[in-house]
Amino acid sequence: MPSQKNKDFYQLFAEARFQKEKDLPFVIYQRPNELLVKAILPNTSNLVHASDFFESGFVFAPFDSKEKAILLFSKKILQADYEITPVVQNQIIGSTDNGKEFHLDLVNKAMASIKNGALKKVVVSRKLISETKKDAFKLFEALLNYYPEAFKYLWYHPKAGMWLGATPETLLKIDGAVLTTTSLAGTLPVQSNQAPQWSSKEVEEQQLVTDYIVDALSDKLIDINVTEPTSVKAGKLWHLKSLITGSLPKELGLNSIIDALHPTPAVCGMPKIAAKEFLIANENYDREFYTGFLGELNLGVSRKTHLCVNLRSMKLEDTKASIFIGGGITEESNAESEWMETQHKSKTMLSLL
Ligand SMILES: C=C(O[C@@H]1C=C(C(=O)O)C=C[C@H]1O)C(=O)O
Repeated sequence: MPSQKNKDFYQLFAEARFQKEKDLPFVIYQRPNELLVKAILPNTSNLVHASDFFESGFVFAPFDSKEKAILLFSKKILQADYEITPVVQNQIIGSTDNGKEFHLDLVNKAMASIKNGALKKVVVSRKLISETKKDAFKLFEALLNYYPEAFKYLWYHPKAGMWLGATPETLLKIDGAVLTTTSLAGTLPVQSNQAPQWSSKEVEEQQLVTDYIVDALSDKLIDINVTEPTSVKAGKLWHLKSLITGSLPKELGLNSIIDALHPTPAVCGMPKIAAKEFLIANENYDREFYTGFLGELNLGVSRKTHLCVNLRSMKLEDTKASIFIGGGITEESNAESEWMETQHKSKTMLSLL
């Protein structure tokens, strides 16, 4: 008798596959530490944009806020639990030094801009191209098994491509009148069962992000509360994380919060405009949706909103997988260590392929 495990999930999967066969958009996703997987299957391939964030659906926004966010909406949202099969990731993933020289140079340029006072922090990134014979749905299922603590998604729009990711970072979550956001920065590889030993570089880098967020929201939220940074695991990496919560005044639209937060210095830099200009001028590729944000926007009767930053993600085009990785540069950075940090981060996606 065939196994009944995850039967409803495979039915949901089959419907999403059929959607792709018809070249219609879809998103399948699972929130952190939940069993429930949801699928939104719109019945039109027209490109629909979110304009004021009063809309309802699943939003997929690019890094550059001058470009529009895409909204997927369908009346019927499919749901099914997925029971994971835990995996032990012990395979050694080969990394290459392709693009190393350019990245070292980029880090050095960033540090020069910090030293001359133009920037305080900037998050530089790169794109790594790999090959895979695996199909996108199989890769998504592997994500569910590999990263229970992340927000996992597979997103497709015929006019914007196929994206897949497992992000550890929440941009914002709204529960009733309470808004929660996170300050996530600092990265160390997980080594056996040892607790991470943070240096002043990571502690200060994360504090900069926290201060920035609190300042950006200080005239918007009521009663802001910030937790002490704690170490959190994201796959094989440690990060430092604080939660920032506050009450959202009734009259305030979500777009003013998003404008204030996105892109945060966890993925862009400080000052925001100067950092963004630096990145557009000096990174040798277009980030597209990497370091943008995605997730549920005013969804369902309870109008739930949970948006995440698009990290640990890749774009899939036939057998080509473009993996996006970056890291925060401050005055105390070291170019070689920053390169290694992107190598470690690339393994979140490379280990699937
Ligand atoms: C930019 C990325 O990650 C961000 C940068 C971090 C850092 O500089 O330590 C840590 C987590 C994220 O906020 C990425 O994963 O690509």
